[in-house]
Amino acid sequence: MLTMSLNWALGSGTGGLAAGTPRAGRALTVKRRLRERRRLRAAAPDGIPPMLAQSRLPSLLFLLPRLRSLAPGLAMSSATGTVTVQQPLNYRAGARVQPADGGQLEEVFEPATGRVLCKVPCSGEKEVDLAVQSAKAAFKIWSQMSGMERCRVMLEAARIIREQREEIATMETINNGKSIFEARVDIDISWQCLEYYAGLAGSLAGEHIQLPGGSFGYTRREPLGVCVGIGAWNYPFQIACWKSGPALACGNAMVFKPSPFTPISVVRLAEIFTEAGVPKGLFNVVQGGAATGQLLCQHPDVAKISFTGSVPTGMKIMEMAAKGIKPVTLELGGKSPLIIFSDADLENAVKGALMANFLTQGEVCCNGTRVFVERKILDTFTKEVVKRTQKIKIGDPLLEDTRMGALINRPHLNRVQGFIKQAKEQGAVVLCGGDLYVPDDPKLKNGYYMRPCVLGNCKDDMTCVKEEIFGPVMAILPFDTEEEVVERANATKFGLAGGVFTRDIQKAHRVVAALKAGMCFINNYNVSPVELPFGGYKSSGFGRENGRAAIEYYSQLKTVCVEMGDVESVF
Ligand SMILES: NC(=O)c1ccc[n+]([C@@H]2O[C@H](COP(=O)([O-])OP(=O)(O)OC[C@H]3O[C@@H](n4cnc5c(N)ncnc54)[C@H](O)[C@@H]3O)[C@@H](O)[C@H]2O)c1
Ligand SMILES: C[N+](C)(C)CCCC=O
Repeated sequence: MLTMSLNWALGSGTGGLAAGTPRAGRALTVKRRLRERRRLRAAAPDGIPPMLAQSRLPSLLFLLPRLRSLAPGLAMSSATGTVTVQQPLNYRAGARVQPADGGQLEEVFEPATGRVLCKVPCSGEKEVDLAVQSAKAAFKIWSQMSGMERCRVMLEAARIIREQREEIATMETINNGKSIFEARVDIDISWQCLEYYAGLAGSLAGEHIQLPGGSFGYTRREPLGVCVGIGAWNYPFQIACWKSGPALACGNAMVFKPSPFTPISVVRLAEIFTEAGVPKGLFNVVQGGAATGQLLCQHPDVAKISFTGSVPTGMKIMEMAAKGIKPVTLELGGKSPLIIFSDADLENAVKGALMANFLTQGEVCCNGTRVFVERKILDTFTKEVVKRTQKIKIGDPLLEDTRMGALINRPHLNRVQGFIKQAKEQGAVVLCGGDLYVPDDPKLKNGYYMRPCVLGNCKDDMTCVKEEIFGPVMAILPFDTEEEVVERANATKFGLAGGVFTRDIQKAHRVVAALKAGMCFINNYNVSPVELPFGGYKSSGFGRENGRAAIEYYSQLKTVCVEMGDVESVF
């Protein structure tokens, strides 16, 4: 059941309360918020949720069909196939705007049904520049605030996200196709990320260093300026939080460009930041694909680029950043190994393999898609994995019991199917799934569904074992010794993640120490506490998101040398 709660629209629809100054944001007390809600309720024409009645409210995203029949907070059976996005999806200077020079229109799909949700104009040079200038102006205010002041605003943003979890998760599900069950987890990780960096904001500090004769030096951790965030489509809201959390905590401003496939939820984040009290323009959203991304990367007033996406695009981003001597964070693709030793707890290992492969329809950068299984347990493990994979409930992503929704779009679904076809041609055996799935519900018949696939008889040199498929396709590979499996696990251009299942704690640590990957798991996979740094080795990129480590990538160190005596000149 999908509930359109009041929070959805009231979130940022504070009708003037969400003024652009930090002071105004801090003044948004619970009492005032409640008062405002009462006022809006009273103002609404009969039967229409106040948020829908207030067309000026910036947070109104979805215009529901037959909205006059909906009472505030009324539950609907399902919104799949009913939603249309009406409002502008650019965000600048604290408000939704149409791009100043909106060019080509990009169709945005609902993966569950194949319907067009909206058409979004791609931002051109003028709009990109306006967004950067807006961020520059807000940076002047935000960067001068103390860490504790920034902390309070960010905590408020985290609180609003938590309050609106259901609505944001629903939006994410409708635009991405992942199950509502997972989308809720994504939103939880998102607010936790902002909370975590809010906590760090107040403690960002340099050091004091004593020098001879009472002189001393100190370092200041300073923001970089206007940071650009460019996101992939698999975790739209979460990626925006993973980038804006540390960026804003350090005192930076941001212009964010989501993937043109998933342009919707990040605008909600922008509204939430405004409601929480960031200066207007601190977090802006531009829309579009490669051309808009290039304009951002090449803009002279941009100080840093944080990119999440594929390796080929990452290379282009790095080239553009090099021309401007701009620091970059690159969160790129992977083909990660998951090693199951015969002494592992089988139940946990099987669950771990499913977690490592089938979240978000397998569209996860750090997935452990090369599952190396010690030969002694190959048959038992494979049988159990196949059995559980076949039980995964596929279908309408907004239904509570769905665990696998729809892939992002038709071309991507075809691409994944192409990998499976090629795998078979190269000698792999499909142990289950891999075919298209057509749900019974007629409204879902044009959605992008497939059955999760387990491939057996795989060899290290097959395409399905070497290339990132970014779909629900697990390749099982037998091994005999620890030395052999470590060498094979590392024989890849990627190095994002890796995992080991064993009861032997020494072996576990020895193996992860030998893995050339940035994010390693022992006896679990794909959990992501925000306290832990996340990022890749080798072609999977560099820089880190999450954890204290991310602060390094959104700040710069200034050293100040203080002379307490006289100048000793050599001249
Ligand atoms: N390491 C991570 O944290 C992480 C997380 C999620 C996804 N990914 C990776 O992302 C890929 C899937 O995402 P995708 O298909 O959106 O990737 P992509 O590289 O096609 O696009 C990513 C983003 O870059 C933009 N873009 C494309 N060309 C550009 C250019 N020339 N200049 C500037 N921007 C440009 C896109 O519009 C999009 O916003 C997979 O390889 C996956 O592994 C990595
Ligand atoms: C939250 N996960 C599952 C660790 C995914 C991180 C982002 C990678 O695509």
